[in-house]
Amino acid sequence: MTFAPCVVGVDFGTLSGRALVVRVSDGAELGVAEHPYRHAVLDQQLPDGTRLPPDWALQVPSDYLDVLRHAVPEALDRAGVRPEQVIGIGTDFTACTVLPTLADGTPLCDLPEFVARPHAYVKLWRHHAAQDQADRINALAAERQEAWLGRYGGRISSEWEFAKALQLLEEDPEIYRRTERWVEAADWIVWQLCGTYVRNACTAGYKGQYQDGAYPSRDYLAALNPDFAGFVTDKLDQPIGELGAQAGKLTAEAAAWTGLREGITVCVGNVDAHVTAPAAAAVEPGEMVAIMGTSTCHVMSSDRRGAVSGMCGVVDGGILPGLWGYEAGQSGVGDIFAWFIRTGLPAEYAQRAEALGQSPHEYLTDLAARQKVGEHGLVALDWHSGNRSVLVDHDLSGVLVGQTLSTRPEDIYRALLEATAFGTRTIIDAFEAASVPVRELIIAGGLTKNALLMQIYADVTRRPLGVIASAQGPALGAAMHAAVAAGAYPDIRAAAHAMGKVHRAVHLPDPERAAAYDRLYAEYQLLHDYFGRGTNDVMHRLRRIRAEATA
Ligand SMILES: Nc1ncnc2c1ncn2[C@@H]1O[C@H](COP(=O)(O)OP(=O)(O)O)[C@@H](O)[C@H]1O
Ligand SMILES: O=C(CO)[C@H](O)[C@H](O)COP(=O)(O)O
Repeated sequence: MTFAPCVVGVDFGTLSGRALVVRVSDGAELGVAEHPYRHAVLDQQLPDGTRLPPDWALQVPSDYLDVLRHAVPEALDRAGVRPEQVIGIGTDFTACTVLPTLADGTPLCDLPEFVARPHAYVKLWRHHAAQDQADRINALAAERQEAWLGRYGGRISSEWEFAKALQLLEEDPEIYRRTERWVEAADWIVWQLCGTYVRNACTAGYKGQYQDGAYPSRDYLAALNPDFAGFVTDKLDQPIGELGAQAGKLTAEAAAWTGLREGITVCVGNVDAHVTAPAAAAVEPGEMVAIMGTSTCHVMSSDRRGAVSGMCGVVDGGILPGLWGYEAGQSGVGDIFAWFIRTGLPAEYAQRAEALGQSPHEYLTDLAARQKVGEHGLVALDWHSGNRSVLVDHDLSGVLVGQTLSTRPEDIYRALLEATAFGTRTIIDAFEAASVPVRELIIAGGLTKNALLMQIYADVTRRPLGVIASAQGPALGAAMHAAVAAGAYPDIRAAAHAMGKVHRAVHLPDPERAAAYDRLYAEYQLLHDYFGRGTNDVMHRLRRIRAEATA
């Protein structure tokens, strides 16, 4: 039992939300609770059975409110913390996860007439069906030499706000017309908590092309599609809230959901990856944090503004005030390992894992750990969920080269682990090539528990890996921002010094293995450019063939 002031951080992930109660003075994590989303990810059909095309990924906004109703009170209970001790609540969300609402924040999918309309739902970050729109956004921006394009590594992703909104306009104009606000879920949840719609500076910058106080111009939008000209003014623009600022006070309704006191500070929304940097005490230039879970986000602050090819974006103060905040990422990492287990694990392996009391991941990891580098004779491309950085193309797909009749499941599993490490090395190389130095690599997220994977990343990147000393990095980061918003710390750096947690240099590279990986990485790079840079466009052609076959 503690009587010290506390804050609550709520992390809205891909499949569940996690609430964490944190002591303000030292970041001690007192209680945590998780609540899975009832509808998880809608990628096959809507709740009423309406079928979805390939590459769609939707969510149901009421699932987020259930997290507030269940996980927050449960975490408080587990922490043994009384509501009077809690001075603020902060949230972080996946992004770009975005929904169409009425002017009062009502999601369009909650209107009875739209329950069977896919475009009325939340488009999850990994909704990858707007690649055509992203391609046109990029081509037109390049042709017109739009200044903002360089801040996004030369290409914006189909995952971002404008691509998803243009897809909505072009595929369901009626829903587009009824959309009064196009809202990041990160801001929608804050709106539900405090009754005020404040657009957070992080998603506006990284996912909404908001740079130097402006969005892409009306002129440019009209050239994309005349009906899109008013998108920013009519549906998107909203006062921007700085990270770690107060968005408002907890309403009576939200107090009843959460068990917290009405009137406490509600922090401006933020993104799961970005809040994790201060949670891992990474507040100095060049400290890159890779948040490895379903996907990986690489976030880093720097005093230099560079043109990093294929990055997701660079935003002034996008992570920490006073520094350029960079984001890059891999859209599929844990998701790829999960896909292999779902589709490629023989029954006898599943039985042996169960008999040993291991998860299939743990079992395959143990088998894979017995191999020497290169022993499986395989190299893979990690594009099963497309490529976010550095190619920014979600129509790319996975590849595995070198299979024989002797190839075993653990060989493929290891090759997939390695492929994701090569993807991260490609990203680090792009930063260094743009003279934005990466001084240190710190890993956070659910995949830190896989020691083989961590060692592969240390060997492949030839860097000592630090590891965040919290199993709840994003929720801790959200709680820290709440502490700042509630006035407990002057800024997020001060909060990071007191509440952030990291173990430095936990996994060290082994020179012999690193040299062996250099040879495999060279093969990865060849395949990467061959399939990803236009030498062989087979992946795009296959998508077209699939689209025709399923039309
Ligand atoms: N031991 C493991 N080794 C590798 N991947 C794992 C392991 N356990 C779970 N995963 C993968 O980790 C991902 C979940 O990561 P997590 O950080 O918990 O979630 P999220 O990214 O949604 O916050 C899933 O894609 C799952 O397949
Ligand atoms: O792009 C993002 C942040 O900018 C997404 O939020 C992220 O990729 C999804 O995160 P997770 O893998 O933890 O569910």
